[in-house]
Amino acid sequence: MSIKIPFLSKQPKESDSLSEENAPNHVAIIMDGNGRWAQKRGLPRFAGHKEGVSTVNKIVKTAVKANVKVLTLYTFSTENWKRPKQEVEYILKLPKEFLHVYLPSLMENNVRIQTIGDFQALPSHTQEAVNYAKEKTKHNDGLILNFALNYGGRYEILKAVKQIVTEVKEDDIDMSSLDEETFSKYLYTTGVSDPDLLIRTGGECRLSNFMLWQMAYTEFWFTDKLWPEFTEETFYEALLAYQHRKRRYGGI
Ligand SMILES: CCc1cc(N2CCCCCC2)n2ncc(-c3ccc(F)cc3)c2n1
Repeated sequence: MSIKIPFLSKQPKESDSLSEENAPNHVAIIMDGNGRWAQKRGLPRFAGHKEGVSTVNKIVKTAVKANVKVLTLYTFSTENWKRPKQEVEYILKLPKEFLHVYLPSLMENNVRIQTIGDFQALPSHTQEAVNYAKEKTKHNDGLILNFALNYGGRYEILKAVKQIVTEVKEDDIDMSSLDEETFSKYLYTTGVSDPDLLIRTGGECRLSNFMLWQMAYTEFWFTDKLWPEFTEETFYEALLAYQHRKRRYGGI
């Protein structure tokens, strides 16, 4: 079944319509450009992050409509702690702000909230707000909205290796049983399929230590648009581009 894209003025060709079965199951987004959006307007950087929050809500709703099953958003990396203290404190209050405004809409849309990253290292006010939302949405079986919070790809892999070495030493697992599928169980993303499509806004074309193991076969789609400028139309553009890619998983 094809999904009507509200922005295509002319009647879409077959190849221009987003088919439900070809929609990416899991979309990951690096939401970059918030500070630059604010600076372009002579505003303080935190105004860009605030504007970025409303874009999150807009794109979550679009992902639900586009039949995406998992949406992972890179909201705070382990490297973000290096930013000015005031900016970090502001950003770490955004989950509470977002949930205060948008949790009712997430419930209406049957969205389940999950997180990946070193969650315990976040301030207690951030943890409390997110834990409340996880609890509130845990029975929802629609879109899985996965926030990468205090997340680092290399840290995640190293943490998994250390856990495996400990279990091998304690004879809890046998090295011969260790394959890619077993290794994946030691990552934050255990039980969640790898991203089919990565979208990065803000013009940079790099992974920035995001889901390094999981994105071995992910299609990448980059845009110069800054995250606050990212619209439902741009999201559909990325989904259509994905649909036109031929995925080989290393084959021919
Ligand atoms: C803690 C870092 C952070 C930054 C952030 N930004 C700043 C970075 C990118 C632009 C979007 C706005 N958002 N936006 C929503 C959340 C959020 C996180 C968890 C949750 F359960 C609900 C909402 C968020 N979290």
